[in-house]
Amino acid sequence: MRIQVQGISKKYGERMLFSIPSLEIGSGQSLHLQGENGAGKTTLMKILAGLERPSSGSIILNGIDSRSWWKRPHYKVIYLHQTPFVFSGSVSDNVRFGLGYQFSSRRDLDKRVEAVLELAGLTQLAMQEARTLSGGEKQRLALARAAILEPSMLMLDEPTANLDAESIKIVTEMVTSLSAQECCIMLSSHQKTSLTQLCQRQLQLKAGQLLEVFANPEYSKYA
Ligand SMILES: Nc1ncnc2c1ncn2[C@@H]1O[C@H](COP(=O)(O)OP(=O)(O)OP(=O)(O)O)[C@@H](O)[C@H]1O
Repeated sequence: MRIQVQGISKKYGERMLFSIPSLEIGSGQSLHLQGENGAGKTTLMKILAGLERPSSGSIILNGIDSRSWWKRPHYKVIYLHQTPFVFSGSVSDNVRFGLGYQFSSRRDLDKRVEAVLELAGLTQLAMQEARTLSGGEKQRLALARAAILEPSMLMLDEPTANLDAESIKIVTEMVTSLSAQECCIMLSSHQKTSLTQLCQRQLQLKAGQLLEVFANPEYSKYA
């Protein structure tokens, strides 16, 4: 899995928010995106997830332009908003929701849902109405719902902003597990946590430019 950003820019009216000549992200890489309020982190992640169009340029995944990803259902690029959204129904229903008919049998589906709920520390809450969860539990549920889809790339917008130490630990474990399955991770965070520490690369959006602040040499083979 290789994601290539080719000359993207984003303008709002006359205001140029950013211009990024190139960026490559390899399989299983995790990136910490930093930047001041309003620098454009959310906008960049939404563009990478195909939720917003860049003003110019393109995003290529394994040689395929983002405009054609819909033809390849296994190209799953997911953006998780910092305020997690939950559907009506139980916690378990929420996790099942995205899967539709992707599993061959009900038993396979149940097993997979159970495994993801356990990873998210939500087993005891499986039958609870999702809307009654706490903020931290909703955040873990949103991540569980994304994880079960086995994404190619996951964008996490301030995923730990409202989490306590235990939830940060669980989210870190979930993200580690996704990385091990070759999922690329990009997360924005103003705080340094165990989650940001596991990132191999640090990027900073500043004055309209994307700067590579740190790249772990061990992972330079992906760059
Ligand atoms: N639809 C829009 N029209 C005009 N300006 C917009 C639009 N969406 C975002 N912006 C502006 O673009 C800038 C970047 O917003 P963005 O949410 O990407 O920043 P951010 O780096 O994620 O900030 P924060 O750290 O505060 O979450 C902001 O100044 C915002 O007001």
